[in-house]
Amino acid sequence: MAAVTEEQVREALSTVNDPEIKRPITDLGMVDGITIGDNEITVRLLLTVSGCPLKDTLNRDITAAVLTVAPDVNVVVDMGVMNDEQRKSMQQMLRGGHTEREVPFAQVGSLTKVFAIASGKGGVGKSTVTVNLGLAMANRGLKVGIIDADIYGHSIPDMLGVGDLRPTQVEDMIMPVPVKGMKVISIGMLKPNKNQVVAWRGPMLDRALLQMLSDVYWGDLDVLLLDLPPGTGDVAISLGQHLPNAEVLVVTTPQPAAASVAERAGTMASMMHQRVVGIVENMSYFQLPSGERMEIFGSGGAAAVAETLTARFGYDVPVLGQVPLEEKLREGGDSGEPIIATNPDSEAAKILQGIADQLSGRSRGLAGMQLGLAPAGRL
Ligand SMILES: Nc1ncnc2c1ncn2[C@@H]1O[C@H](COP(=O)(O)OP(=O)(O)OP(=O)(O)O)[C@@H](O)[C@H]1O
Repeated sequence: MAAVTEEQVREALSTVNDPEIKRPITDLGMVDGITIGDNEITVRLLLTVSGCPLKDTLNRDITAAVLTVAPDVNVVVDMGVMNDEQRKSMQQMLRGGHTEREVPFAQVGSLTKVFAIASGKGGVGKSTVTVNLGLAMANRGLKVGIIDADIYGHSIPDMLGVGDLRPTQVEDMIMPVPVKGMKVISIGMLKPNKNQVVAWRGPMLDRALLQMLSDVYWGDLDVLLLDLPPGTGDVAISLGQHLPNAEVLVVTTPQPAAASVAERAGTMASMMHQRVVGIVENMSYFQLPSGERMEIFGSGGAAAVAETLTARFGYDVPVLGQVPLEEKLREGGDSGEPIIATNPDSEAAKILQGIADQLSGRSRGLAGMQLGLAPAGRL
């Protein structure tokens, strides 16, 4: 017999994380048995799904872990697949013991800051701002999740270079796609085929949003960013119902016409009892080689929205930054490599980084937010 106990091997295996769920395989109930022979240790491993694409990683990590406590043995990893019951109990464990689906970010005591990125009209750069803010926060060491809830233009996966990836599903729990240190799920990944055109009305959209909030295993997140569809439609209403504690970031261009519809997106958030955390002005100017700034879309849009919303809500709604038009920002979106990663010293990247710092550095304010209190006697 190898001079090692089963407890020691189990202890060593507790250092191996499932590559997708990022929790120890011992906690997940994946280690079904350990057999210690003369020169051989066999670990029976239950995969969450058959054909698990990360079998090789698990095999390698388990072998390495066992060799730390029994350096001279032959390690055999015998792989099976969880049955329905085992998968259900793992799912329940991941949901923190809850059998019912619930939105973890809406629970009292949730430490995740939720920011919904909204705009009045399309094409103003909402998704570009979302991926770059996410990456800027992840680079600062925060655990970031992104939900692409933009039903009409779910461009987040392409902007991060994972447009063709599909999430793994365990029972009815979905594993978000890991990318550049973040976790991402897109409404496009929930459709049978990402190019399929869907004509979803309110209830379908609500179900899709709820699925991304509660059926996706997010683990502990510091920040969750939601890229909303433009306008004040069904998704914004659903979000307000499921996540009244979300804070809303409004993206606009400097154009007066864009600014007046952006104002409506902000007002909508407030009607849903969400706080508007600030305004990002995108495509603010184009810097000529001479240093002169060309204001292609005019000027003053974000300042006007900020002033109106501040007066309307009675708390400060600041302009958090003005992002210039930059070719590299657009190229980054097209190539799946955001500018924060490729050109961190560019003006646009620095401003986006500054906005990310303002958002991640602040503690949650209560003004404008629903506190979940009901008058006595009406509970
Ligand atoms: N500051 C900028 N400089 C240059 N190009 C930009 C800038 N901001 C966004 N873009 C480009 O403009 C286009 C629209 O941006 P994006 O898709 O982020 O907008 P959106 O508001 O999310 O649009 P949608 O309405 O589809 O959700 C993209 O091609 C993007 O790369």
